[in-house]
Amino acid sequence: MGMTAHAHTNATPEPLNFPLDHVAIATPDLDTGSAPYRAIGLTPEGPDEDVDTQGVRVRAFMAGGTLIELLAPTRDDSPIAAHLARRGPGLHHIALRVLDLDAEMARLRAQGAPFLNDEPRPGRAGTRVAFLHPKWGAGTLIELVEHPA
Ligand SMILES: CC[C@@H](C(=O)O)C(=O)SCCNC(=O)CCNC(=O)[C@H](O)C(C)(C)COP(=O)(O)OP(=O)(O)OC[C@H]1O[C@@H](n2cnc3c(N)ncnc32)[C@H](O)[C@@H]1OP(=O)(O)O
Ligand SMILES: [Co+2]
Repeated sequence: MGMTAHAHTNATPEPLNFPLDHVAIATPDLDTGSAPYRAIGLTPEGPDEDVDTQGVRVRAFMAGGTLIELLAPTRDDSPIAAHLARRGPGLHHIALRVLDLDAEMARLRAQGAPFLNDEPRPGRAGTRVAFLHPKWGAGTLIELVEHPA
């Protein structure tokens, strides 16, 4: 039987536009919020991170290729503090990864999409992020996130 040659390379795959980057869960306390994910068997990716511009502390768990981010407020005017007061703990937003955030914001703005920030803002781990209003998102707060090159 003849051998079939298969082309294998170790090249890094091209990054995709719009894969699910993370889901974010609002919690008053990172340890309490982490308990179910630790019980399932996930471990945090590195240390907790404060994102001061958003008033949050983040603990991230990698689940397959998607992060589960637990968000706890670090100050009273944090969006997470408002969310916990009005809606309680639980799912806060989903984030889709984009290759060029400025280009995607311009494209969606031209369609009338209501971004909650005029310019990209700093996110976790050196990312740039922008949020779309949950009413526009059919009841879901949607984040677009661009990772550093
Ligand atoms: C960790 C850093 C970074 C990362 O790297 O990933 C982050 O993820 S930071 C995450 C925290 N930052 C943000 O959320 C910034 C953007 N958020 C906001 O600007 C506000 O939170 C908000 C989405 C505009 C909500 O603010 P609120 O004052 O509650 O606005 P409204 O009162 O006008 O609410 C409008 C309407 O929308 C409903 N709502 C609110 N939040 C959510 C939500 N998370 N998911 C779904 N729906 C939401 C709210 O109940 C209102 O509905 P009605 O009562 O029916 O009008
Ligand atoms: Co996020």
